[in-house]
Amino acid sequence: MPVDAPPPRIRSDDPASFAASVLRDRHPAIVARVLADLPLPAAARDGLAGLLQDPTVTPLPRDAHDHEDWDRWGEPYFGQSMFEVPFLWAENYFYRRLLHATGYHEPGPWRGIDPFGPQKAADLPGEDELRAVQESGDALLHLPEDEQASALVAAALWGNRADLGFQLAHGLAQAQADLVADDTELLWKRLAGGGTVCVVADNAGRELLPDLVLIDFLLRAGRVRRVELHVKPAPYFVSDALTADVLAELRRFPADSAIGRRLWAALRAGTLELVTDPFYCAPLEFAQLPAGLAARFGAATLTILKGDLNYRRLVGDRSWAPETSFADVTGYFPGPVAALRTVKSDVVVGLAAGVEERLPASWRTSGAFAMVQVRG
Ligand SMILES: O=P(O)(O)OC[C@H]1O[C@](O)(CO)[C@@H](O)[C@@H]1O
Repeated sequence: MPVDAPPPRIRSDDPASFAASVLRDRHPAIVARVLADLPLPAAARDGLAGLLQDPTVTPLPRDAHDHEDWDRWGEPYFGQSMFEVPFLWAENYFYRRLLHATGYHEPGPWRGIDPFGPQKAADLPGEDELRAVQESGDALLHLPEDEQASALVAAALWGNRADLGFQLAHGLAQAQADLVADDTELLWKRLAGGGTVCVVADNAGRELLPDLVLIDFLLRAGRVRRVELHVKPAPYFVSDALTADVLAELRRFPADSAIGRRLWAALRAGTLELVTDPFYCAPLEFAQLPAGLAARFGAATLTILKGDLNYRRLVGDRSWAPETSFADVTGYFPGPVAALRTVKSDVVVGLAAGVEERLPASWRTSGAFAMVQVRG
């Protein structure tokens, strides 16, 4: 059933809201970290300071390569405070301004330097972790199918909280207990049949590792023929994965690691393809997909969207009643879609009646709960 009267978009104008806390507290901390991590020149430091001093939404400077796009996207919001415009839009705008301040897109010595690079480098898995993952990946092949499914999905879901050793003991049981919506079985059924699966990545580092393990497993076990791994075209929301981050992670695998070698070979062979698109750093939702991405998702057996941000962009960053049907709000998506999301913001759909009442007050933003939702 189509959702014809969606609730309002979330804004940050209530000082007590999570959205306001992100703009007010988290953004200055992000800027401070960038300033501490990189010896940026004075003009860049001033640009970053200006971004925090004045929350007014203004057009991008005329030398920004994409200022015409932002003129269009920002037209309804110019002159307003970032706290008054939709939260998701304001966050996108913040990251775009931050990249302009550090000169990421502009010609010059700082072009292409990831302002979050030092943070991402610190989160790359170590050799011991990668060896453990290699062993667990091999062991997985010999487990019953339902255990393979729950271990791989739980690891991909929980990222660095997951037990990457895939030990099906305490870690996994806890991970399952904290799932507030669980379509793992349906997800696993869809991850078969030999077609193409699109994985829209979220964070690099320890969260990307289980995504790579899942991809390797699906290809190795012959459950799918091809995987597209969609990454961001530019640094975004601090930890989001770029092509460079995927390569850095693959290079981390020890030379004798079979997983690392298989993934490298799959990239060469095209059974694993890296995909990116400007859409991924635009202040838009998946309902506004460009034709190229819509065609890819339409042709895929399944698209898996990882993380909270992709979830917000999938269902719409709105104050939905939590029991609103996931299938209804994602009905526009061009093909079967799954969301694997640790809940880190206020947006929720697809909850069974009565579930929310049993959860702690802060459950939507504590990062302690997760959802696996599928529209097949
Ligand atoms: O890395 P994830 O799971 O996409 O989470 C990003 C989340 O972090 C925030 O930017 C701020 O906490 C949220 O607004 C956003 O949804």
